[in-house]
Amino acid sequence: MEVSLPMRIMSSLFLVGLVCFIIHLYRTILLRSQRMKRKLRMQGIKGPSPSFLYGNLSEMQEIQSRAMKAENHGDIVAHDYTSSIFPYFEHWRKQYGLIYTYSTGFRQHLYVNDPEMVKEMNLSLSLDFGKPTYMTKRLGPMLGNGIIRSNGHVWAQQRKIIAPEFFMDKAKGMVELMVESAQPLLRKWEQYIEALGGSQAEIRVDEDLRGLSADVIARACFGSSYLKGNEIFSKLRTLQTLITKQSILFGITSFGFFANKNHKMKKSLETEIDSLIWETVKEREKQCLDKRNTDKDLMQQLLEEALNNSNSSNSNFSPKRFIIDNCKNIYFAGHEATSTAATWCMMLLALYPDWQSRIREEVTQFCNDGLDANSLSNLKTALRLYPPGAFVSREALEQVQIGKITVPKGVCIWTLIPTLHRDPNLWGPDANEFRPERFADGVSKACKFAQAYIPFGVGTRLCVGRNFAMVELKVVLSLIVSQFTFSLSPNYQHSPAFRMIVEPEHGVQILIRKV
Ligand code: HEM
Repeated sequence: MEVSLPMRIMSSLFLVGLVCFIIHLYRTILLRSQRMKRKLRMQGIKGPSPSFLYGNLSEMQEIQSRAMKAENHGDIVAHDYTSSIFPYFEHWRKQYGLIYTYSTGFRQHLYVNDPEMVKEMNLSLSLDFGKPTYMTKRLGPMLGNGIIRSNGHVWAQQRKIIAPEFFMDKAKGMVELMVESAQPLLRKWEQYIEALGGSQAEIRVDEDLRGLSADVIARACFGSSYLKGNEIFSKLRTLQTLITKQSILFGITSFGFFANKNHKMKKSLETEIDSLIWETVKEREKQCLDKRNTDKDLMQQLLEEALNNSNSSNSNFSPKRFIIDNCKNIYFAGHEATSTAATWCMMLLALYPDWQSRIREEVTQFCNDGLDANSLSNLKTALRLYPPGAFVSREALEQVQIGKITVPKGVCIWTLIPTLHRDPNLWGPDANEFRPERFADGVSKACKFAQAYIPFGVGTRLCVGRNFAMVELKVVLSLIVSQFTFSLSPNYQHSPAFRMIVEPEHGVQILIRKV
């Protein structure tokens, strides 16, 4: 059959277009990734050999599935969980040392667990050293372009508004509110025990602690109670589960029917959460108009800042998005990590009951200033062995200098917090053990390198809520320990799992009694 001239021209144009597209892809993606790799290798940084299209992805998956098969189910509580959750990082660390490079597809990564380099990262003030965009892109439905995800000047502006709300004096001013929020949980546990004849009850603590942290953050920052914020929190949690079903770290995009369904569910949850937050904001706005209300909380600060900026010349600024996104960020960051830290701490205290007695004695002795009870140094230990945030992640948004390494633009940097926290070269041969007394004279005496203790991250992106979280943890744990004694339930299954933070997959069950 004769092909017409216009058809022939069309197909030739199509072919030329396709070839140009492939050349463009080759030049921008493949060559760029090879350039990054070369620049790192020229500085003596080694790493596993990547395959052409997938980099080291298939090796990562292979190491992961080998580790899952080899998991030791007999060992009830093995504190070192990095080798089961992130086995590929451990595997390569043994082979290539504390700094190495690897790739996922055309993306180049730099693993950095050298304390000297972590110190350098801590010192870097550059706005070009931001959060990895490919990873935060997936968190978009959950966090919008708020403080956790954003980079550059947008991030700096948000940080300036939010950080002062969590300074130590503000956090200490929240103690009364935290004590009030804890009362329903304490009563609930007491009622459980009474209902079972008054001696002992089995309780799953993680859900209750999550509810408590949510109440604290909702009341402290947004002037609303947990009941009101309950829907927002539970929808955020569902969204978090959906997002972490896909591997954030591997950076693979899934396709097909399930991916599409997943995408639709995420979109509809995002819309629901946004409108729920906007309703809360509108209510708050009415209260703001009341001039007698002088005690401003975070939401009021955000509202004022949004109003100020809406009059500015920046046409890209949307006051509504600014408020909603940052509320979502604080709702999420403010309660998930704190309640998970409290849960791990309860697990460790249940395992080491003598530390419960020590805290109880000190809280009674210094009841006027229970917040400073020394025995609560086990909190530091819990955050050392079970830091809810598993890693510090950064991307070189432009070429940056970190210590002696020049990091090319586009490279993502990963520092594994739990690995640094359990390095025997820094903490001694008992690095994996629960020994809170090592913190008796501070972090600098507990570890050869104080910068190696980083449960709240490093540098300019250090957690804004760290003071708030520490005060809350001390208040809540002091209250629980002064009223109850507890041990681990035989139903407890040790199961650290990564879902944006490292949490117990099957919860923490304890056997609890009144003191
Ligand atoms: C024990 C509890 C907590 C832990 C372990 C924790 C840990 C972390 C970590 C590891 C980071 C990343 C830092 C980095 O990339 O260098 C972070 C960031 C952040 N955290 Fe927390 N956090 C906790 C509680 C809180 C609370 C209570 C709030 C708010 C009320 C909060 C708000 C934030 C925010 C907004 C960021 C992003 C900061 C930025 O990028 O500028 N966190 N947190």
